[in-house]
Amino acid sequence: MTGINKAACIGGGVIGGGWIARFLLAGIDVDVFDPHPEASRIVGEVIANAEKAYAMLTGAPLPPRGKLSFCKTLEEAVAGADWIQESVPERLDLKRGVLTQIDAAAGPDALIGSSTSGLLPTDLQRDMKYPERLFVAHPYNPVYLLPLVEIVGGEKTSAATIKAAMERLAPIGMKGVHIAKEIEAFVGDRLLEALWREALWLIHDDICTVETLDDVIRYSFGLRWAQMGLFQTYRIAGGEAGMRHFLAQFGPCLAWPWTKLTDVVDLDDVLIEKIGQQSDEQAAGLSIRELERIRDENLVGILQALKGGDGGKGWGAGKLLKDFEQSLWAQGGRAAMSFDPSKPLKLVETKVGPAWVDYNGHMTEHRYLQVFGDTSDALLRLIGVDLAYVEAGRSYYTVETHIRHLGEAKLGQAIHSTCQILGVDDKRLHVFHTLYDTATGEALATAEHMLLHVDSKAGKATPAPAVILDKVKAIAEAHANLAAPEGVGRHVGQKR
Ligand SMILES: NC(=O)C1=CN([C@@H]2O[C@H](COP(=O)(O)OP(=O)(O)OC[C@H]3O[C@@H](n4cnc5c(N)ncnc54)[C@H](O)[C@@H]3O)[C@@H](O)[C@H]2O)C=CC1
Ligand SMILES: C[N+](C)(C)CC(=O)CC(=O)[O-]
Repeated sequence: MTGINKAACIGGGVIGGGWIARFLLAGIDVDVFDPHPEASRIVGEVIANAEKAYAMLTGAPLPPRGKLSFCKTLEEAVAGADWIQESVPERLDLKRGVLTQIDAAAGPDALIGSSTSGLLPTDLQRDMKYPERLFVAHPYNPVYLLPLVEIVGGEKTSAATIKAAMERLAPIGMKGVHIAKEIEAFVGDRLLEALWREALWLIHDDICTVETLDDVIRYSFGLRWAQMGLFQTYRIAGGEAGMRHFLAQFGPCLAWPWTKLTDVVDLDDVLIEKIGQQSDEQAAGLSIRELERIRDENLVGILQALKGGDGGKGWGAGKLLKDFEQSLWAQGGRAAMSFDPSKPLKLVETKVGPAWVDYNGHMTEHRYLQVFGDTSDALLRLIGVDLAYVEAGRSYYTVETHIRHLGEAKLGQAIHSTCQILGVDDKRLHVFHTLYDTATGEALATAEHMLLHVDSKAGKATPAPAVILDKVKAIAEAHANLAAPEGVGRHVGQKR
């Protein structure tokens, strides 16, 4: 699979900013050109939100963040880039001009994607000298969390370009879908616009307010769409006879006068003001950035829930996230670790996500074990027990755990964990982890574990090879000079 080495983003607004964050957090350097005087502040705020979201989204080792540079000219930004993403305002004349400029300045192998949400790639590539490398790469907001990119070629786009574009999205955690024929607004926005038009009529005709309309979506089919889309949802709604029965029963309704979809509502001043006022009331004083943070936390929770779907295999966007994390573990795990063995190893940094909080309003108990388990996993990768090692049939299994809860971790709190090795022999690995509140340094919990090196195919303990033992013993020897951690060897007891 071919990766992106350097990206250029032309336009750094809502969507350009999202692309920039997506690339940077995947470890890719990004050069930006946007003449807006406050472009770097706006982009900086989007990146800050994206970083918060990723800290909640995954415990997998993200690569070191790419380098961000703002350039004075478009030519400077595209120089040396192998993926150039155009995200300037939705005007054909402007986009054509910008794309022609990109075309003239870009390297011969660069892929050029346009974020347009509706313009035809054939129209966009009209004035380009090398139009075969231009395609639509239509993302969804926020680009750093929503994985979909609609890939659409124009009349002059080459098949090799489409193939390369699709391949380069997977390593940054995105899902390219190739739309077979170019049509205005592609697939996603065709659907959204149909819904949007009908929604505007419902507000115009005083059938409901914007808040009621949003409630209708988010308390019902919005929840279904995130995980099964439209057709699979309706297949189930057809009962045991499935889709055919669904079509037989509800197909005729399409001819009933339920919809105004073909008419476009006149967005006059009265309607704009009505929607504007209702939308202000609905926001209840929350700023756009605050709403973005709430949206991101919710999306993270949904993605994490989907990651556990289908009996833990992952489902839809959650399966994609799971696969992405696997690739991060495979590539990043060991290389990302640099450590000072004269101290307990700092191995996991994360934030308390919404799905981690229980009815007491703090991090629920099994999430402590999750962070401690992640800490053990990080130690194992550090000593060479990575995915390849596990796939070859050997691993360490945890055989005993004792957790102490010392403090509370609240939603959004930054936390990190450390590991001190207490002992190691051919088969056993005895470790002590501590979870800290990153802001105050207060210890929130400790965990003592015994792990056994196993032959996972035979299902029994077996001595670890020297290549692993040498590494773990080097750390253990350094840790032997540290004081025994407070609480080591404790058990759950009660004076009688
Ligand atoms: N906002 C959304 O929900 C989505 C938008 N899109 C598409 O993304 C593109 C950008 O839209 P937004 O980010 O929403 O707009 P925006 O208005 O937030 O950002 C556009 C940015 O382009 C910059 N710009 C203007 N002229 C430029 C030039 N000549 N060179 C470089 N930068 C220039 C502006 O300063 C601004 O920062 C459009 O094609 C839009 O259809 C795609 C998916 C979703
Ligand atoms: C409003 N919009 C047409 C620009 C929206 C999109 O293109 C996709 C999205 O994120 O909803």
